[in-house]
Amino acid sequence: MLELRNVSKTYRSIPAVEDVSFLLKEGEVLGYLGPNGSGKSTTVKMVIGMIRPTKGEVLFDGREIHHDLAQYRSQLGYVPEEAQVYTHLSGLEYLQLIGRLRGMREGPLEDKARTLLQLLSLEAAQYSPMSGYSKGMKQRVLIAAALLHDPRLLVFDEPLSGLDAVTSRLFKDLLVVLAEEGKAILYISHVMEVVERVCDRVIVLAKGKVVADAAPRELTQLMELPTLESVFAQLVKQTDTMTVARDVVDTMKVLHD
Ligand SMILES: Nc1ncnc2c1ncn2[C@@H]1O[C@H](COP(=O)(O)OP(=O)(O)OP(=O)(O)O)[C@@H](O)[C@H]1O
Repeated sequence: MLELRNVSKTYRSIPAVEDVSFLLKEGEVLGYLGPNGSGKSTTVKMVIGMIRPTKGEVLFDGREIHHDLAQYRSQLGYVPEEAQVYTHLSGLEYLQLIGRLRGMREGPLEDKARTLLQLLSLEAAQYSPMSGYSKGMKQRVLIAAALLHDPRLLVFDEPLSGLDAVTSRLFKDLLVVLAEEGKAILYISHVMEVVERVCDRVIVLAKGKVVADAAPRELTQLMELPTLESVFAQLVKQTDTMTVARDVVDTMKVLHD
């Protein structure tokens, strides 16, 4: 369904993403991991068609996405990392706006928007301006907006940020059901434990390059490490975080004249 073929992106001749290739099939949840600055957001921007690769191609059903971006976007649902929404609108108005932009008919759109808001525990707040919503409430509206037009491909960029324990659990179950329904899901996250649980496959990125592409269990077995978190630390050559934490506290304690 979604294919990245030797995709690279450079910003003023500095590489942010280098030669990334992967295929995401229907019914598959692909985790996309990497430390800060490794190129995850740059990859996402290319996948959603916001920026073009410097080299390589992003294909959907075998067609380059920029050939017909509007058609591609009608098949794409995207939840961004930052919940930036038109805060003067209510949750219901926001979903109606998004649905209209996607060409949905008014009647079914309103029904669907109301039902999704109710299922995501936003019924009581549906008429209130989103300026008064918490981060997690805005995040839930964005999740509803991404699902509204029943897209085939879903891109979730750190979707759990700001969600409470109950909503996080609902979201993880939602991922399972969406995959069962044949949706292709690209899941960008730092939360290793969630990726381990919900993803069929993980790609680990370090300094813009793919350093691993395998099932979470294969990765831990291959590297003889107990958890995906330890594999990740090894692959991206993370510094010993406890040593750094001690150094930070030691530095804190230095007295000034
Ligand atoms: N618009 C830009 N102009 C110049 N350099 C950029 C731009 N956007 C990203 N970069 C650089 O590209 C590299 C990859 O950044 P990117 O935001 O894709 O990483 P990331 O993995 O999403 O990081 P994080 O986890 O912190 O969000 C970084 O070195 C960053 O400084």
